[in-house]
Amino acid sequence: MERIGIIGVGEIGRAIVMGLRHGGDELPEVFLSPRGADTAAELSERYEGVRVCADNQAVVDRSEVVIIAVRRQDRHDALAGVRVDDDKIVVNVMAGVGNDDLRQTLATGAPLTRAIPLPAIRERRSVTVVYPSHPRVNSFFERLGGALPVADEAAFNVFSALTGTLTTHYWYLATLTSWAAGHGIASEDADRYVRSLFQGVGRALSDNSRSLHQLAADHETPGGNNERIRTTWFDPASSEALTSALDALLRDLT
Ligand SMILES: NC(=O)C1=CN([C@@H]2O[C@H](COP(=O)(O)OP(=O)(O)OC[C@H]3O[C@@H](n4cnc5c(N)ncnc54)[C@H](OP(=O)(O)O)[C@@H]3O)[C@@H](O)[C@H]2O)C=CC1
Repeated sequence: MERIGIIGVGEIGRAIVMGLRHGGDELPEVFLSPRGADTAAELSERYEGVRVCADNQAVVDRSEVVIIAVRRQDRHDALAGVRVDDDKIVVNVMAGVGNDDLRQTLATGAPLTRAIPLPAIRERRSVTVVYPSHPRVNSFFERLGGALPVADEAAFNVFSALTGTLTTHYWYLATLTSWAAGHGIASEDADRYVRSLFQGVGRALSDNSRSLHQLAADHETPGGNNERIRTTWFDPASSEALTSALDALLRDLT
């Protein structure tokens, strides 16, 4: 897989290019669409073998694997009139756009695989869910931190819903920081401390020998402060509210 095209060079397009070049790798060749001009120019100046094409058709023509990374609402505009021959491989990273929908837009017999790359692929640090499994797409994402092929689109949508919880986590941390600041702690001290607390959580998560429940138990003294917050704030009602929000998102994704 030596020639990769990316149509839609925004946050996720940039993360893919950075991930491919992580550690000084110089392959594969990468062809970028002209839209997202500032990011495309920055990437082509920074990395050998990354070029900006004149239009989206040129991206497809030069590539073996074409990644569609525009926002969902821009897909028709971005792909109108673009011809994708059957020997290409298309990777659809647009949230909420099924492969049937994309196949109608592209009118191609080329294999289409959906994927959920996350920004951390820029450091080859996150696992990418893919459906349907395709050996070349799987190995592409293996190189960027890992591939997790799933059995069907229903499973893909469950993982997609999980990715919708990321910013809530940051918001939770920001709320903790604001609470401390409200009690007279300097914002920068509260910020530093909360980051340090949860960087420890991040490190603990890389210990796959312990389940998530075990990790929680290991950090909790019976009758202690952690147990108190977990059971008084994250009580059955808030757990149910989270589950309902995820169910509603899943219905919309399906
Ligand atoms: N960000 C994330 O964490 C993730 C995003 N995704 C999905 O990836 C897709 C992109 O997301 P993200 O990178 O965050 O979005 P961005 O808005 O950062 O990037 C989208 C890019 O598409 C470009 N674009 C718009 N119209 C066209 C066109 N006609 N031809 C070519 N390029 C065009 C935009 O250019 P311009 O700036 O000129 O408008 C922009 O650079 C979305 O569908 C999203 O659902 C999937 C997983 C994670």
